[in-house]
Amino acid sequence: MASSLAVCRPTRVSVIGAGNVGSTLAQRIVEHNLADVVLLDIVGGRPEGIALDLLEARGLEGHDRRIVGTTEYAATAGSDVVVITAGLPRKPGMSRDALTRANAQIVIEATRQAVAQSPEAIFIIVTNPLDVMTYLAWKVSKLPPPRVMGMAGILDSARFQVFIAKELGLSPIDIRTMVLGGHGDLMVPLPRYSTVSGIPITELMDASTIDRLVERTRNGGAEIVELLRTGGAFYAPASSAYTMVETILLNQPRLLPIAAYLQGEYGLNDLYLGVPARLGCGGVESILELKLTDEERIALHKSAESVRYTLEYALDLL
Ligand SMILES: NC(=O)c1ccc[n+]([C@@H]2O[C@H](COP(=O)([O-])OP(=O)(O)OC[C@H]3O[C@@H](n4cnc5c(N)ncnc54)[C@H](O)[C@@H]3O)[C@@H](O)[C@H]2O)c1
Ligand SMILES: O=C(O)C[C@H](O)C(=O)O
Repeated sequence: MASSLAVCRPTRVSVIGAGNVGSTLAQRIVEHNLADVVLLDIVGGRPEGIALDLLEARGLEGHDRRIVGTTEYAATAGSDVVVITAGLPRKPGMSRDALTRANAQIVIEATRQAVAQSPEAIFIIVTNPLDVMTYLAWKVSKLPPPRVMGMAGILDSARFQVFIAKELGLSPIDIRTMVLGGHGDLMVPLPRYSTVSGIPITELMDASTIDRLVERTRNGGAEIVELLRTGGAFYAPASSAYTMVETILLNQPRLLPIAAYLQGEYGLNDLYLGVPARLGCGGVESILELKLTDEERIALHKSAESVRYTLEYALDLL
């Protein structure tokens, strides 16, 4: 059949780090037919093998997306979105902050190399400690703040959503939750802004039940690290990062909790922290300042202080 061939530039997402989160995210992106993926890792053979495996499922899954596995940043050139998942996961008993020294070097190097190849890309950071790594990536990339953000609030909110659903014996579909603050033990789940079909959960559960679910949410990552013994959660984190990539590429846009750069919002400055933001094709298009009670504001500032403490340590390493 004769055809005149048009040259189309497919949408491209580069995923740096072909570990559990990175490879699951790559799978989500291609199997939703969202974009072509370049999967990069420092360990040769791993990204190539995963890419080939995913390609071999292409006919069965019925998608048309290409996936390339590589150790070379040149292959990531011209990406629309870059997601950084490279770095160590924590072990049982460890805090995320204990990963700072090792992961700072990895994230800084990955960001430098990726931004050189894709200066127009939007960057999503996944590596822990999340808020600190996102700040480092922003600093090193020299990109405007709206184009660098971190993934955590969507995951923490998704956990809170499912714990509420289980408690009430309902599907999570009608449940909407909001978790602010740093991605650590001091994160701030907001029951007042968490609803079932528009009804705040504070009207559906007593205070001690809510406190128990809030505590489980704060401990959600550690609960899985303890169960797995090696590595951490990756299915829900990959789904959360996928949600951000999809929102950006489809320019939906959506109001989602993400780690965004604060410049006075919530009384905080020069810090990446989890807040509700409008996410679209321009990246972080605006930050929503929720009305908080004194107690919620104090909790958010405590969480911010803890992020700033680790950030100062990380900046000293630069
Ligand atoms: N933000 C969140 O909510 C969230 C959720 C889950 C995991 N995480 C974090 O994401 C990171 C990855 O988690 P995982 O479970 O995928 O870990 P993993 O060990 O399965 O994968 C990490 C991958 O990074 C690669 N890597 C290491 N150094 C690299 C470098 N310099 N360049 C390129 N690749 C490199 C490793 O070879 C490995 O394949 C961890 O820091 C983890 O704590 C964050
Ligand atoms: O808990 C971890 O170390 C991984 C991740 O941050 C999570 O919340 O699952």
